[in-house]
Amino acid sequence: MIQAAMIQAEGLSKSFGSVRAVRQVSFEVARGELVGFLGPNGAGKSTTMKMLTGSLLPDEGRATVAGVPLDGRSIGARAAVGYLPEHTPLYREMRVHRYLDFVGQVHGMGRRKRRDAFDRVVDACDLEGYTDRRIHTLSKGYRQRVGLAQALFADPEVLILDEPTSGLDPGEIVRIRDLVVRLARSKTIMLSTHVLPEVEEVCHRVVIIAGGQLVADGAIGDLSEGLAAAISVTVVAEEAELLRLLGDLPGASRPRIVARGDAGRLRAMIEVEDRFEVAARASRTLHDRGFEILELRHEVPTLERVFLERTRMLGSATVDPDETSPGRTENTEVTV
Ligand SMILES: Nc1ncnc2c1ncn2[C@@H]1O[C@H](COP(=O)(O)OP(=O)(O)OP(=O)(O)O)[C@@H](O)[C@H]1O
Repeated sequence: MIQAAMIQAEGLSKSFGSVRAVRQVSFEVARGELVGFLGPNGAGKSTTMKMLTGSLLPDEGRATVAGVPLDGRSIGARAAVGYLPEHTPLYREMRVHRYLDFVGQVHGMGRRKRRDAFDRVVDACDLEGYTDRRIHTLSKGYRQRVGLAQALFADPEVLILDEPTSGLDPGEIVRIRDLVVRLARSKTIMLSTHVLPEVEEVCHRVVIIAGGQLVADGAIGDLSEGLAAAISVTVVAEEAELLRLLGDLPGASRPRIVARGDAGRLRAMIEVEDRFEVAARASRTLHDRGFEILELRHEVPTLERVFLERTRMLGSATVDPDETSPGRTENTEVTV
């Protein structure tokens, strides 16, 4: 299955002053893979992606895309990888066709090649009927398509997409996601996003970083199979006492806070031997102590759990229980 690596990151490190944004990150992406790149805010995803596109040089380590080292010297490196940055620097006053033609010129493409590329990306990104529009008059979804069109213009083998659906409405999210899936038939893609259900739907592998370090790399199924049975309880409680009470429950282990909300709301998780028995015990104990239980549920092995567990190892996952992953509840079995 694993073919030649199209993206190779070897010991990538990058600091900004005293901030160690990325530390010794290594992974590979094989030809044809669509890999989700995950991590909490500030984990170092964008910085890593910039190093994989040659727009930022690492302090240490090396990156290779489609066999071309991104060392600032190799001609052709920029053409090998198409990059959709988190904040697309579109020239807002330009018309779409002028902007894309300009992108082709930057790539050093001749007039004929630019015309062919224009037809190809307009078709691939469903921009027909929008190419005469000035960029600032387009909806955010269509601006994102223009961003994708510029990433595809030189027909790269590899695409690096930094949060392509961020800030879009639900309809546009689905359309851009479908577009990415279509592109994945012929490209190798690395996609960063905070929307975990999106990753579960379209990627079979994820790379997760936290605090600038790699914390997981594998097939989603393999990573979630390694999780123990668990329940979580959302309560308004005092943190230290909550953890002590949960840790003392027979049949429970590894109590930890996995999310925090407003008004002292905490979501704590424990690994359990028997989820029904321990849930009943937890419910009685917390109720007797006077803590208000807002939710008690069985934590099915999802990518969300993999994400929370792996990123928690570096203490950087502070997530609002309501915002952990929108639209997640259909996969979550509510125990009580
Ligand atoms: N140009 C820069 N100058 C200084 N610090 C930076 C710079 N770029 C990134 N950082 C810092 O490096 C760390 C990693 O940032 P990065 O943008 O790579 O994270 P991220 O995982 O993409 O976050 P998000 O999900 O919020 O976009 C953060 O602490 C950030 O503040």
